[in-house]
Amino acid sequence: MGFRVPELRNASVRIQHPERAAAIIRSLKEQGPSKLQVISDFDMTLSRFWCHGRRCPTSHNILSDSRVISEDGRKQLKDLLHYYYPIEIDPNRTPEEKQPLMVEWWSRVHELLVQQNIHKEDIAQIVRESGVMLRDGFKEWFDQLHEHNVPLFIFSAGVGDVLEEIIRQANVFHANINVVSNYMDFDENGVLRCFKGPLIHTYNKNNSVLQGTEYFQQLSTRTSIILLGDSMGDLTMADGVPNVENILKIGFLNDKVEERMGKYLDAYDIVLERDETLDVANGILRYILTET
Ligand SMILES: Nc1ccn([C@@H]2O[C@H](COP(=O)(O)O)[C@@H](O)[C@H]2O)c(=O)n1
Repeated sequence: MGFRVPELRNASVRIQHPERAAAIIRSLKEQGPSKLQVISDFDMTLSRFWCHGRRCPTSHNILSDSRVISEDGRKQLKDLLHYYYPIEIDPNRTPEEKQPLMVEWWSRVHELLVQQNIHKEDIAQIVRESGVMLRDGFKEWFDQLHEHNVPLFIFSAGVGDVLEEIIRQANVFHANINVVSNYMDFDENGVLRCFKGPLIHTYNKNNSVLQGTEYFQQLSTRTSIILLGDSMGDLTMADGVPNVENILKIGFLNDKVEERMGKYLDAYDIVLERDETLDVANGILRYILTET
């Protein structure tokens, strides 16, 4: 497969069952773009993990590190991050054990954010000042999908208003994109008053939070899937898709690489180790979408 998708020979690529991965990619090509849909996580998957020599902010961190948050608020939000993030990525705890703790983390953060007098009209400037970056190759990724009418579903436990703004500022918020995420609810003065439900956290990214959207039902003829994620929780993002025939799971392993590699290799068809680019995903997509 390396000669058809040269990016699969990149140093970051780890594959436990190369023949299986190659067979899935071949089937995706055979089925063609009209059968394809892409389901992707956002933070640390479409956005970078490292930028400018430091951790890239998640959509939550963009808000919590911003100038609109009080010093005390920033400290409390940072304390919560330092307490809960190691739990989120702990390879020795099951998703079931983590679930209530993730609900606790997200709920406490959202409560704190609501106390901070955040204005809707400030979001664009907050994003501009944040230093957030999409992964290298993002433009080709978003543009290829758009040009070939392949639907891109962004399923994020981050903050929808913030991630939409990031994509908008990068000029790639095309019409083929649908986002499900945690959205802010603003009062008549444009001040954040709560988050709209249902709450989405790392370990409930599945059909349970998509009730009523009918998104996957409308795309029921699109039985080929490329799934992009960076956590074990992202693996369930396609659970609501009916009639899946081929699914290629690509996982970005950004942090605690040695401890987590085994589990990622078992779960993802392709694991990208500390890779800040979308080069491999672009290479696979180019191969699937070109007529040869
Ligand atoms: N208060 C929080 C809560 C979560 N995060 C991180 O956000 C990411 C979740 O969003 P996805 O787009 O990846 O679904 C995840 O990486 C959490 O670590 C945060 O930074 N602050």
